[in-house]
Amino acid sequence: MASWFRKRSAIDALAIDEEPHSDEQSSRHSQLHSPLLTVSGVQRSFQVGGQKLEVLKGIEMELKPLQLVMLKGRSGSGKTTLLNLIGGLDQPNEGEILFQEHAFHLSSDDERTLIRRKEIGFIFQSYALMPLLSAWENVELALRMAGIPRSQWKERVKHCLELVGLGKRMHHRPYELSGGEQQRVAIAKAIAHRPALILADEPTAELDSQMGAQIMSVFRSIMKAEQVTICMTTHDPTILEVADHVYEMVDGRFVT
Ligand SMILES: Nc1ncnc2c1ncn2[C@@H]1O[C@H](COP(=O)(O)OP(=O)(O)OP(=O)(O)O)[C@@H](O)[C@H]1O
Repeated sequence: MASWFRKRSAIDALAIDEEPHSDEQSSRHSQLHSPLLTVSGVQRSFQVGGQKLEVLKGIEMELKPLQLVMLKGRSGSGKTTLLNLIGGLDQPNEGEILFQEHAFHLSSDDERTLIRRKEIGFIFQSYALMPLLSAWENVELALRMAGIPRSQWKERVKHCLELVGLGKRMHHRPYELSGGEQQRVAIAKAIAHRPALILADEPTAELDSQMGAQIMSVFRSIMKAEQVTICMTTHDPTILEVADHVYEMVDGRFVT
């Protein structure tokens, strides 16, 4: 059995054993309740025109398994900068980022890339689909890039596209789909390799409020079905209510 299936089975088992009865169950129980990601004392600054621009000024944050967490804040407050750090695309100047057992603040670019490919899925405001590939081929490409054996592609692509409600549009290309449908393909792509964490930067920004609400409902169902944690940025106050937790960023810090 491939390791990504083994990982999923372990997490499925965790989800079932909510109440500890034995040492083994107790250890699973504590894993389910221990954070997936911890950010401590994180600072990030950039040199801009000979000046130091301090963007993040001491961020403390936690993502627990199976949570939908939102980052809100004004444009330029540092949300994307933080998302890049959490996803291992960038590193802090100060502070610690622990993702599962990995210390992102100490790892090399190559180490973070390997972890990212296996454990993290990304969703962007503008969908980031390959325009000449169908929905099916876009999801298949994600599996190829993650190194998932070809023998598992067909079943997994079908499952992911059905999960996001695109069972009847699997062979359409992006230009034949609405914005909401394209974002569903992007979600199917992001979950295809069974990551533990999905990071989404303004995933509803290009959609009207009805489509935005539908995307949030898809997020809720994939969290349950795929046992993922989701962390997303948003400007939209109407969708904040579906979050399990909201962090508000003001001037490089979280306010409570
Ligand atoms: N690589 C970089 N070099 C220099 N400045 C940067 C860099 N990345 C981000 N910044 C600056 O950091 C600040 C925060 O940017 P960031 O994109 O994180 O904000 P944001 O809250 O995501 O904004 P928006 O909601 O508009 O996307 C901005 O002033 C931006 O110009």
